[in-house]
Amino acid sequence: MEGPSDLEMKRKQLKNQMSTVQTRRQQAVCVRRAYKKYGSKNSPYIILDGLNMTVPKGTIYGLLGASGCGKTTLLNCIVGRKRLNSGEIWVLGGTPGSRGSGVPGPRVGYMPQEVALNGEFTIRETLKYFGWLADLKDKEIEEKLVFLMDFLMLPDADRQVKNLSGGQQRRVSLAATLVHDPELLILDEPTVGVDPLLRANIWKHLVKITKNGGTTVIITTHYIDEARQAHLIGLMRGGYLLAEESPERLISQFNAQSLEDVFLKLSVVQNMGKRRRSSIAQGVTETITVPTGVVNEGAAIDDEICEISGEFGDNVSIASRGRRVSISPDSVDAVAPMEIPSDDEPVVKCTDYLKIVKMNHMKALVWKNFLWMWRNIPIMSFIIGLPVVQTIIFCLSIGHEPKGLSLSVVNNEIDYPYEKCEFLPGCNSSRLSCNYLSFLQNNSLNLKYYNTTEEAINTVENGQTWATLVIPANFSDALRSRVNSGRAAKAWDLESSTVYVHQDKSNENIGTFIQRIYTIHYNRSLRILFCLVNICQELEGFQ
Ligand SMILES: Nc1ncnc2c1ncn2[C@@H]1O[C@H](COP(=O)(O)OP(=O)(O)OP(=O)(O)O)[C@@H](O)[C@H]1O
Repeated sequence: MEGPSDLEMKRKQLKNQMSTVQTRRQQAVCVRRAYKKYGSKNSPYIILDGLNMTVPKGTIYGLLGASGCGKTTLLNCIVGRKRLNSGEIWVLGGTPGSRGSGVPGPRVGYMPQEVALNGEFTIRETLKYFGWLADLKDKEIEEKLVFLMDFLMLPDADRQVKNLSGGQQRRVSLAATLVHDPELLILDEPTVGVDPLLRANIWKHLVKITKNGGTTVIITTHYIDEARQAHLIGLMRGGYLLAEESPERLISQFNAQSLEDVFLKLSVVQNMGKRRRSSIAQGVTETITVPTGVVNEGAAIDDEICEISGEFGDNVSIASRGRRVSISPDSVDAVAPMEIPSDDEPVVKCTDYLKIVKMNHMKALVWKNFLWMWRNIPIMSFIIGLPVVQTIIFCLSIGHEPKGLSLSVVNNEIDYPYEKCEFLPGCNSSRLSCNYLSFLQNNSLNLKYYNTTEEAINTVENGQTWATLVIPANFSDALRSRVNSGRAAKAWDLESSTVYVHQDKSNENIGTFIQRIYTIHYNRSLRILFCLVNICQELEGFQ
């Protein structure tokens, strides 16, 4: 635990600090006039009601309060997971969620109350994932793993998180928060259900990492006693901080035995409705005088809301609007000059948008998803299989050529219905029209034969068939002659070898499809016939 001199230092710094925009941005966390409500406009449920909070850098800040008083909500606003309805928050000098603030990001480690880890991961994989997100090297992660496993008394690093007890899972969550040594650690009840020895170790570790001022810790706990090890505690009730002080000072100022007594006394006063600082903590606050040169005089006066942070009783109106606040001269040393982040928002260049995807994030996410898939093969098969099955069903049901379209045929080459129109191969086939029609039939067209052209055309007019094909009486002879004669084909041969078509074009798609089919197969028949004629002629010559 930190020595009393360190505590005294921080106490002075807190007590004497005058709040200006500049000083607020110097704090690890600074919340001003925070107002947060849930529910609708008509029935709002107010959680934070003008809350002020100041967490100096390098301190452990214990946030205490009854269950449901809004601690988690406040922490969520600090890490940028939730937004205030009104008020201001500065975290590490910036606004959470703003570009370049690093919040949320690797500058902050947040351990939520609920375990938010991937159950399929082992402890090692969990720390690796969070380490990669924070851009740590594998070697650094492995070293951290060894330390944290030992420090947090975790079981085998290769155990899956889902197979750990609730308490063990919470400790893995804490380890994930600690793995990258963030500047600001926000721990929401990290010691719940933890062995007293380990709890003491955790506090020891927190004290150690805050000692050099590099790390700040905000911790909520239901064990009020353990909060005595914090440098500062904030007692939260009814949307306000009733007090924000070091535990020893609170106890001594209230002449109480424990922090619980202090909390009780403050709660009683709050219930009496005496919220003004003067009436609540008259006996415990001091006269404060502004040190010349500590804060920019002009800035302090211009700053409309000058507040003293870390005081009792009134979250909103500790503010000294319009009046000079004085801080005792001995505080000059306490307010050490700090580097103030620039007021300007960083300029956003086009190339910055390309940096949205960071390689380490990408690596961690790809790996995480791969592991998840590997460990959930049934779910994965379903996720991958479902679109495949959908695609197959889609392709099977949609995208085919229409089938069973009816065509009426008048084939004057045959004596219908006494003669059947069949495919007759061979050189002397006198039924080339039947060969042609058989190609159409094979293409799933439904051919209906009629005796007269009128009859056939009527079926098209009545919507019973999509087209009528009329084949002339001397089709085969004329076609042969046409093929033999080539360009010198006679007009009679051309006319008699032409199939006449009467088509229903009311549906463009079907019309085009049928046209394509009968044209293609006519050409195909011609080509086959051409070959056949040549072969036949050669055969005749051979004989
Ligand atoms: N999303 C939400 N919608 C409505 N009410 C909410 C929501 N989140 C929290 N609350 C309510 O806000 C109040 C404060 O919740 P919060 O979780 O901040 O309390 P807490 O102090 O962290 O409690 P605990 O110590 O039990 O974790 C609770 O009454 C809770 O029911």
